[in-house]
Parts: sequence; C-alpha cells; structure tokens
Amino acid sequence: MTQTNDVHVLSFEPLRPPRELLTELPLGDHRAALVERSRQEVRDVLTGRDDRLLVVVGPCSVHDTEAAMDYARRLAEAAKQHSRELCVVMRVYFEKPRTTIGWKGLINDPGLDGTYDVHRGLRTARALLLDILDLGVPVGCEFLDPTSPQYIADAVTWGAIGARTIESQVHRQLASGLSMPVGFKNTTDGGVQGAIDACEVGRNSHVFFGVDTDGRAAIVTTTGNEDCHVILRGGRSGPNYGPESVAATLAMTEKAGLKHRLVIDASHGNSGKSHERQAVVSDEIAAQIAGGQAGIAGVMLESFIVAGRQDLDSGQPLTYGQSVTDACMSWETTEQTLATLAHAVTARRAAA
Ligand SMILES: O=C[C@H](O)[C@H](O)COP(=O)(O)O
Ligand SMILES: C=C(OP(=O)(O)O)C(=O)O
Repeated sequence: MTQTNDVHVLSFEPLRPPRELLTELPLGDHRAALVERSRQEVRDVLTGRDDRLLVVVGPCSVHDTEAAMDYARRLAEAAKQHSRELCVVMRVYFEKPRTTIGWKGLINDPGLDGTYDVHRGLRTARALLLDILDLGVPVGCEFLDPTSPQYIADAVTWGAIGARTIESQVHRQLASGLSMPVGFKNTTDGGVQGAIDACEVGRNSHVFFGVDTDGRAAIVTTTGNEDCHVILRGGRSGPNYGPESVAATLAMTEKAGLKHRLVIDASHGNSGKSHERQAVVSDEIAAQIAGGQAGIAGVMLESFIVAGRQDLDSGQPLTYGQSVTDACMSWETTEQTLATLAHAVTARRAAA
C-alpha cells in the first residue's frame, strides 16, 4: 500500500515521561520556596507594587554548564549587592529559536555536535537549574517547544516567548498555562501590537493539545495567566527602547487594559546584536529610569564571562565563558551596568 503518512519522518524515539525526571531530580521544598517567592517579587515589580527594577541577565544561551555556574556565582554576589534596587533573575536559555538554521540549544543538542541526545539535554538542563537555585539565584527561560516545560518549568521564575513565536497560537496558549510571569517580545519586524495581542490571548483560558506530567498526549485546559507582559526588543524597523517608543507602548498597553509595566531588552534589535552597543543602550534606559520613567519595570541583558561571541563550527577550541549564539557583554561590563541601573532606581525613587 502507498505510504501517505510520516513520509518525511526518519524515526520516532519515545521521550521519557517528565515525571521520571522530576522524581530523579526533585525541586524540593527549599528551592520551591525560592521559586514561589521570586515569582511573587517579579509580579510585584511588573505591577509597580515593588519599585525595584527586574533585571533578566545572563548568557544568550547555555552551552557549558561549568561556565554557567561560574557566571551564576558571580551574579549571586552582584544580586545581593543590589538587592534593594534590583530584582535579579538569571537568563538560563536552553532553547534557541533560529532565524534560519543553527544550533538549537542545550536541550536539543547538548553535545553541540549534531548528536541530538535530547534525554541528556533535558537532564543536564534540569540539573543546572537546580544548582543555580541552590545559589539563591532565580532563573528565567524562553519556552520554545510546547512539550519541554513539563521537564523544567517548576524551577523557573520568569518565562519569555520570543520574537519569532509570539504570533503563534500554540505559544500564546502555552503561556496561558505557565505558572510564572511570561514576557512576550515584540515581533522581529519591530511590531508591538502582536505582543499586546499575545498578552490578551495568554491572559485567557484555553483548551488545546499538550502533554501531561506522565508524558501522555492530553487535552489541556488552562486558567489563563494574569502575568503576561510586553518586552521591547527592537526589530528590523529599528530600536524601540527610546522615550517615544516607551511612551507609545505604554499608551497601547493601557488601552489594551494590561496592568503590567514594560520590560526592555537592551540586546537583539535594540543593540543590532552588538555587545558594545548593548552597554550604551542599557545606560540610555537607565537615564530614562533615573529621569522618573515609571513605566519601565525591567531590563534584559545578554551577558556572559567573556565579551563577544564565537562560532561553534570554527574548528578552534571554544573560548571558556563566551557565547556561541548572540554576542554578550563581559562580566566586567555587566557589573558596571548593574551598578548604573541600581543608581537609576535610587534616582527614580527619590523623584517619586
Ligand atoms: O538570541 C538569539 C538569537 O537572536 C536568535 O535565537 C536568532 O539567532 P540567529 O539569527 O543567529 O539564528
Ligand atoms: C531569541 C531571543 O530573543 P528574540 O526572540 O528577541 O530574538 C533571546 O532572547 O534569546
């Protein structure tokens, strides 16, 4: 008989049920308390009940868990130092949405070499999240695959839906069921309305296809997620972190009835993916905050130990602590940027 199904599928390998991994690497009471507490802090910052600034900061992607832990230890100190002004969440991104083709992140390909050991990727990702939480540092992830959250989301304080997927119904529905505040980026062309629409969809209850903790395909019914918010990341039409863009977006969110303030990504379309430019953009956002702009709730920074980026397939040994996806600011620049943002919050407080 002519085969008309799975014509382009080479193989299916069953995924281990999420419950198995959650049992093998349990979150535990102590870490769960940190996740719950930090989610509430993020909510309070987003609504303005807490006048600190949310800072989601860390590598563009995690490719080396040792370097990620080294970074997390540094960040734990800096977060403590600025805890009166900044609510720091570490960017721990395991899933990379690509413009075309490229490495899709540690969960998809932990060997970085096209061997796609997804089970190892899931285990490594979860173990790293638990280790970072043990340092007292809450984590933020982008959710890209609709199945993967069942393996890691209990450990995540803040989630993002990226610029390439915010118009996808699948991702908007996913956000409606996630347990943490979720930020939607503007689209890659710079359009903000898609992110506002996504918040509207994410706030509502949905019924859709998903997977349960036992790994069974399931009909999922969600309550809706009240903590959906907009992230300005710039785009092909140019950056959108400046005062006019911020004011225009705040007017749009208010009109749409969104209660959360904005997060601004200093990287991506706002920096032209230049790590040097990113520091300048952060300073300009800090100046707006210091000038009293209360609509800015958070800033996202792509930062690692060593400045810049490197290619995975250069044939050279990888530089320790340097990004293999987007260029990141160095740890030294990050320290300065965090201090500048903290000073800006103090100034905003004084002006309020
Ligand atoms: O943050 C990462 C990148 O901006 C995003 O994943 C797209 O990367 P690419 O354009 O290199 O594929
Ligand atoms: C892919 C990312 O961003 P964006 O969706 O804004 O391109 C990211 O933050 O890693």
